[in-house]
Amino acid sequence: MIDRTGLMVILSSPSGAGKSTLARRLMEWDAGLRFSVSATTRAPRPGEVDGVDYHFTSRAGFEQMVADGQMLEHAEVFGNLYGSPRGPVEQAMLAGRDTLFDVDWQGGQQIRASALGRHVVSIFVLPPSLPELERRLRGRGQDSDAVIAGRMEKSRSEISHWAEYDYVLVNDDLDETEARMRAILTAERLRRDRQSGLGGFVRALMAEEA
Ligand SMILES: Nc1nc2c(ncn2[C@@H]2O[C@H](COP(=O)(O)OP(=O)(O)O)[C@@H](O)[C@H]2O)c(=O)[nH]1
Ligand SMILES: Nc1ncnc2c1ncn2[C@@H]1O[C@H](COP(=O)(O)OP(=O)(O)O)[C@@H](O)[C@H]1O
Repeated sequence: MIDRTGLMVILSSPSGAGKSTLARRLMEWDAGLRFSVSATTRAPRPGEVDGVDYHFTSRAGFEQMVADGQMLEHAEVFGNLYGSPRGPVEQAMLAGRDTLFDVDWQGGQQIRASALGRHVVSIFVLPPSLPELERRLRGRGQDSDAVIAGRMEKSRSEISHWAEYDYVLVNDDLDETEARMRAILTAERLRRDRQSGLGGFVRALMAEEA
């Protein structure tokens, strides 16, 4: 009845603040939400599955995809290339399916710029403190000391972009942050329907016999 277009949900944070965990939980809550599986030149971490967590790609393969116009956005982060493949996003948008992007601030800016009137909502996740951010990176147990030091060093520059986002959440208690994200998604879907999908429904309603 409602002719909706897909919502684009941008999720960013400094590395280790909890984006991937929150994204996973949101997708378990709502199977209708589609995760944009990025391509990356970074090596897989133990347990990461190609095609599910990322499309793991060579640098040459990645650059070819960019040259062919297959990337909606792309950026270099921590010395590796990351990008969001365009095709699946466009299909999801046409089908009225919402897409969640786990991207850095550069990706966030490019997605907003390419949105062409589509409904975009952006969420930035902050850690409760920098020592806690480091504890989480270490607790994840998947990166070397050097990689963790590099991510901590970059955290301030990622955080400096917080004001570009519609919502900013301090991820102290995970359940509470997830609940807030669900609330944001629910409210933004209603705003999207208000803007793009309700016209036909209201016309039909007005044309009904009382
Ligand atoms: N611009 C952009 N950034 C991405 C993309 N995929 C992941 N990232 C970002 O790259 C950074 C590093 O991601 P990752 O290597 O998975 O490390 P993690 O954030 O510590 O789990 C994070 O800030 C991600 O949000 C993408 O497709 N485009
Ligand atoms: N609110 C939280 N409280 C405590 N630990 C958390 C919280 N959110 C995430 N974590 C943990 O912190 C680590 C980093 O989270 P992750 O989702 O991998 O971050 P990101 O994707 O932003 O790099 C993981 O071990 C995760 O279980």
